[in-house]
Amino acid sequence: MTGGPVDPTSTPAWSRLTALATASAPDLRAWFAADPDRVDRLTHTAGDLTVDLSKSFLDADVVAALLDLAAQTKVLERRDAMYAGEHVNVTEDRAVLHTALRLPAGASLEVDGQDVVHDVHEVLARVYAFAEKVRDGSWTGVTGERIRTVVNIGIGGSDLGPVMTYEALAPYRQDGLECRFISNIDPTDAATTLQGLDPATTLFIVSSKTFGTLETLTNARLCKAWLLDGLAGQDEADAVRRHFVAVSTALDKVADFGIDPDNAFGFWDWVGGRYSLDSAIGTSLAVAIGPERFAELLAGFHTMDEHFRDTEPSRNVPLLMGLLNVWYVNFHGAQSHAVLPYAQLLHRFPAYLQQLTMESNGKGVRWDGSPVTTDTGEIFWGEPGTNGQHAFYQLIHQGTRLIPADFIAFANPSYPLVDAVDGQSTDVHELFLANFLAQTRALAFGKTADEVRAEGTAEDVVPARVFEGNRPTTSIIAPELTPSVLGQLIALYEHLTFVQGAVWGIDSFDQWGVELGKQLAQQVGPAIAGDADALAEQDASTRALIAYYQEHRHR
Ligand SMILES: O=P(O)(O)OC[C@H]1O[C@](O)(CO)[C@@H](O)[C@@H]1O
Repeated sequence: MTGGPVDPTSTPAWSRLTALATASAPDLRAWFAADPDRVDRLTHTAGDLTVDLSKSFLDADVVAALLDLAAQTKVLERRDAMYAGEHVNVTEDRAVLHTALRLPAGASLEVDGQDVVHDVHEVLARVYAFAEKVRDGSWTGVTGERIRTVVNIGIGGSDLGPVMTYEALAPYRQDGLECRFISNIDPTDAATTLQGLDPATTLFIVSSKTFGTLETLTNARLCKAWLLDGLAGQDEADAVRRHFVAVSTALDKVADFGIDPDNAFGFWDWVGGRYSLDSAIGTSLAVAIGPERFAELLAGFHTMDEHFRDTEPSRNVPLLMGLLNVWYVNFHGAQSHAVLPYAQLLHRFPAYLQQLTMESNGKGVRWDGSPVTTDTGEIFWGEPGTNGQHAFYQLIHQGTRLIPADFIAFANPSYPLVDAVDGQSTDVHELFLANFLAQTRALAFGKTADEVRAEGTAEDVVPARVFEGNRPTTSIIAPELTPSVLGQLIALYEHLTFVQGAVWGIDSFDQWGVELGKQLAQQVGPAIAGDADALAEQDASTRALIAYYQEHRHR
């Protein structure tokens, strides 16, 4: 694909959307009353996901204008360029091919002269063989005992995907085999995660795309020291070989760290960290749920990849959801976006999405270096329902900010339980779903002053009890939280993030914004340790904070 980004604000579709946004405010009550087909028209399916956009701020005119915006900003050309392996990560001059990680074995895709599908499946086969050996006990530690705990050491994309999916797919885990995760350089993380573990039955997976990340390498060294200390008397090289594997694109650095190259699983620079769960970075998950289930997860991703690539725009769910977010951000002033899974197992999903969406689209320049002409990105956040209801929903219902929210729910529970009171049985999952339905309904339609009065409410507290409604939500519902459905859900958010970035003309695949802090940490380190020259280079506030530290630390 050639040419620079199109300025979205210069397109006719942008002007049309501006006119639509100023002509009339959305009115969900009125829209539902006037249009009996609204739900049918605005409900779409993608794989196993049903996505109800009827309680969003879309109407037919807005959908048409948003699809025009996608066409005029060449979103679909950019999508095709991404799938074909063109270097759409412009600032790093790289292809962006997480979609190739989930192509079936028979497919073919040649990029820069290399058959990437062959490479992907070669590594997958090694990961699966390793996972099987750990699961069936044939991979033993240096004392001959089987592995009971796998500790993934990684951060960002090398942590959030594995930990989120490990939690989400808890019912699919193998009994007697636990995964733990160390990410933070706060020594508390390593110390508490290792508590209670037996080095003889613990295996570490050092996951780092670059194998240069301070946190991960520091934690890997701490774990290595812990292991060798606990296995004193064993041959050290043998202990490391039996208890450490690595996942990285930098296999030379893995070898330098002392990890046997036979125990290293590679991937490629065309996989972004936050898109890497379905590469070898998912090895801890493959161990936990097994190769068959991991393959189902990949197939789920692929289902959504095909939907995004092949479905016509007016029914293309990631396209519509990405454009809807543009509508909220740029035409309704939304600054944040809540993701509210009605599934406890998805409790780390919002955290995972924070990296996916905010590291991707938190940019102020476009891929050609020119400044953006409009707001980009959104602050993604959330907690599982119903916990969020008893914490922050107040602000979503009655606060002064517009917070579009995605509700995610499943028809079947992961753990069915029945509550029995006085001979009456209640399916607890139905109670849970009732809350999901009630919340989206309350947000959309609210409660008028007259309705509040009709309940006999004293006039002076009527205003406090009114719910304006008209708070937009999207409901995503699927039969059950299976590996495949989880893959579809993640890929849905990957692609809608892509759509937003493509409209804004930004490179959603670089992350230069994380670099300055890393650089400065290296400069500040010596200052904290007492280097006078390094201290003199710091600003007054930093010097004062270092002085505080030096005064208060326990010597
Ligand atoms: O896998 P690595 O190379 O250790 O990087 C970890 C994370 O650090 C980042 O580069 C941000 O600092 C993320 O994009 C990445 O997922």
